[in-house]
Amino acid sequence: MTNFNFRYATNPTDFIKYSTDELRNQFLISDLFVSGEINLTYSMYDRYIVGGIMPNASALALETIPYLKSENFLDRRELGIINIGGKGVVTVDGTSYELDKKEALYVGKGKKEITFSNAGSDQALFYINSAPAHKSFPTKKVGKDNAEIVQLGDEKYANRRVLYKLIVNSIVETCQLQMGLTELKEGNVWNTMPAHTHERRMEAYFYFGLEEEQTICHFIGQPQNTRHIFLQNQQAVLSPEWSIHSGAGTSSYSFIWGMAGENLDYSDMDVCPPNQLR
Ligand SMILES: O=C[C@H](O)[C@@H](O)CC(=O)C(=O)O
Ligand SMILES: [Zn+2]
Repeated sequence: MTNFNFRYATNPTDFIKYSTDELRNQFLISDLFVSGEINLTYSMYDRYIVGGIMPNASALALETIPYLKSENFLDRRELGIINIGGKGVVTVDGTSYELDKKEALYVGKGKKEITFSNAGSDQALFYINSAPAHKSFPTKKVGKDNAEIVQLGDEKYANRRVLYKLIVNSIVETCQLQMGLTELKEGNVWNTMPAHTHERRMEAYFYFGLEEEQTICHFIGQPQNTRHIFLQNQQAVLSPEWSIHSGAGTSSYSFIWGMAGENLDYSDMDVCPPNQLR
């Protein structure tokens, strides 16, 4: 079963008037993983799609949705997949790719049949992002051995973390999609601090690996006018082009970042000094 919902984009002037519920309705994506379901959110931020795929005993096929007005999901799009569960298999027009936990697969425009299934006794959980594409690039798996690893942060600022660049242009050719995974070291809680914006690209964060009964406080808004959204484990949040995206957890956690827009330059960020945030 494929479920889909839609989010309009908003602007910074209206944004600051939102109530807690309005903020959550606009930006929070919950219930991504439901057994036997594909859950997709189509947003007007660069037409980015965020989704969760949780196969049961039978494989799940990624079908087109009405917002695309296309015969197949990838007729005019590209797709990034990261498995955060047990071993899984993604089949792309008859070719199978096994994905272990935290491994990624890029699928280019024009592929027709994409199916998702479990490959072992542990439940596979496929987190996906998709953006419009004008060109077809080869399908490519990015595992732990070909990820680009960056050590970030400092224990004394409670932000020591390891960033795995997976679907980035030094590793995979894409039209506009970029994805990766960041793991907080135990006892460290702050991600993406100093925070940044990049008006060239929107971004989506998906938090997972949070301890039970703990929470993430995610910060959103222009650097001098921020709001927060509390997230639970395995929830995602949309970040407009003009917004920071940073969070603090009540335990350590991991998250997947994904973005699309004007360029493929990961380092194109406008950093906000912590003491200037408001
Ligand atoms: O634009 C890049 C993204 O916000 C993330 O890659 C940042 C991140 O994972 C981190 O600092 O921990
Ligand atoms: Zn960013």
